[in-house]
Amino acid sequence: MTRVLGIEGTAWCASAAVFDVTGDDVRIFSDAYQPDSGGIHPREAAEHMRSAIPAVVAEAVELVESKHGAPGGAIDAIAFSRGPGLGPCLRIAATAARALAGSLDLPLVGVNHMVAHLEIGRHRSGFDAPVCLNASGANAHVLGYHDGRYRVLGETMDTGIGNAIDKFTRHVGWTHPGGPKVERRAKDGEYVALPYVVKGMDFSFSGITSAAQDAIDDGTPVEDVCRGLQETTFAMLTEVSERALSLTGADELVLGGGVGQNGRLREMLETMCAERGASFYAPEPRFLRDNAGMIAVLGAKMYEAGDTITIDESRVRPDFRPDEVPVTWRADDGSDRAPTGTEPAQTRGAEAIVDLDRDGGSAYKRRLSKAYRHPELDARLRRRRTRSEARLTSEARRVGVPTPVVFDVDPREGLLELQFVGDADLRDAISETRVRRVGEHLARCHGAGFVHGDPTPRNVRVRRGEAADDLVYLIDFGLGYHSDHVEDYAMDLHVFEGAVAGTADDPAACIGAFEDAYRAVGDERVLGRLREIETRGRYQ
Ligand SMILES: C[C@@H](O)[C@H](NC(=O)OP(=O)(O)OC[C@H]1O[C@@H](n2cnc3c(N)ncnc32)[C@H](O)[C@@H]1O)C(=O)O
Ligand SMILES: Nc1ncnc2c1ncn2[C@@H]1O[C@H](COP(=O)(O)OP(=O)(O)OP(=O)(O)O)[C@@H](O)[C@H]1O
Ligand SMILES: [Fe+2]
Repeated sequence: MTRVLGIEGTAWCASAAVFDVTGDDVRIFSDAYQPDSGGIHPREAAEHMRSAIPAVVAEAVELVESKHGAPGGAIDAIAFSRGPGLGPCLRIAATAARALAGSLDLPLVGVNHMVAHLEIGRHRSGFDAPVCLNASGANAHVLGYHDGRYRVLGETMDTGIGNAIDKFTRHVGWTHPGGPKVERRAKDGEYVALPYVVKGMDFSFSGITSAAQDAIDDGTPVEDVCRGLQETTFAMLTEVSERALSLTGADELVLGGGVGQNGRLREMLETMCAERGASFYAPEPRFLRDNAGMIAVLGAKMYEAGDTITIDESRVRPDFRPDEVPVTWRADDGSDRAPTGTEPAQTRGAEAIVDLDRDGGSAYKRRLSKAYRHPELDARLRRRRTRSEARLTSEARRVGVPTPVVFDVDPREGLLELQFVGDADLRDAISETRVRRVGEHLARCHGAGFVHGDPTPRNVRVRRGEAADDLVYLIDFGLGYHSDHVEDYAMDLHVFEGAVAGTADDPAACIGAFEDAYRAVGDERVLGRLREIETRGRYQ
């Protein structure tokens, strides 16, 4: 019978909670910092933490005392958020956790705040191996579990989703937080188009925020811009979640983070999951926004797994990434998707249904209309992507990259008839030699001035044969485009490596081989830029 007291203080929310494993009972005490104007000021947030943390912790301790007697005997461990977050805030919460653990002589558990956002959904839903979308203020990423870690399958290349919305509302002159206000006003608005930026499973918000601000300055009604902002950014998050489900073969999705309180985002995710026969779960709002309940719940799982730390090891981690956490509390349940045996006659990706006529030598790809996104955005994306796919599939073949021949294309209907190629997806037949070919192929595309846009191991087909006949095809150029920017080329490599890291059994060797092959054919500067990209997407 475990009972854990959790403390949260990464930025704006000072919170303490008590979690009783028996009865699955979570009691949360929170005190939010509300800036008078502008966004979150780190110094003010820390001042708020200093006064609010002792008070919420005292409330949690009193609750335990009133129900169970002396807290030292009634609590098993003290869990706290180690990061990511604002350094000064994190240190105040950690100091309180250490002091309490010391005075009650209890073990300490250091929790990753982003993993807590995810685990609370897994815990409350009872799902086994979900993909998780974290949509919070400072972050936005999709995570999947593989080989003892939560892998970042895709993430924002600049700001978190909440920060992107809050930045827009500051421009309009609204007080923090902006998210709920945008949600309210969007209900009366007409959709306006804003830039839609998805690269593989990564995405970016900064261009959208600027375009939304420009639209306001140009006199577009604010409720219309709010609607466009929600329709665009949430469709992106829903799309990358669907890509992650498709890539990992998972059929469960959970939502985490403060922006998850938004009804439109939840509706889109629910619709997307229903369309592909997956299950969706969003915890109730008190577990979505920052709260110590999720820290206490994950803290209890970690404590029961023996995953505690000493005071000396308990320093805070402002840049703590979810994939740095060894997952000690999950049995390795073989929930990773097993490779499929024979290939079916019809397969479903994230965007399309593909009818495979092996004997006739054709693959019929139908880009589906997605009920979750606004019809105008939907039509635009399907048309544009079908057209790009036809054009770039052929262009790639002209520069020596094996791709299917395009037999027919109908952008309006989102239809393509392609040559049937390969006998397996790279995902199910990954090897260093084949990954090397992918590196060379991408270098050739980049040399010819275009990117693939979504080079995951599901978008590479393999024809297995003797070493010399082994052929590696690139397919699905729908997110590709012409560009002469090193940044865009490097993003292709980043997308491929992220997907390999999240799904392959020996990712390091594959990634090494991939980069060597790319270097041999392509431009060294692209690899330099890749290193730089890898340090982005961090909490700031
Ligand atoms: C590291 C940690 O400090 C950080 N916390 C954080 O971002 O707080 P969170 O509670 O998860 O999310 C707050 C964000 O959630 C947005 N938000 C709240 N209600 C919303 C709504 N109804 N629609 C859209 N956004 C909403 C707010 O505008 C704000 O940007 C994080 O989890 O990234
Ligand atoms: N020309 C082809 N030859 C053989 N198989 C194909 C071909 N095109 C598609 N497939 C199969 O269909 C699957 C889905 O195709 P594709 O990736 O084009 O669809 P999608 O919906 O865009 O997928 P995602 O967006 O998830 O990558 C591929 O992973 C592959 O197994
Ligand atoms: Fe959070």
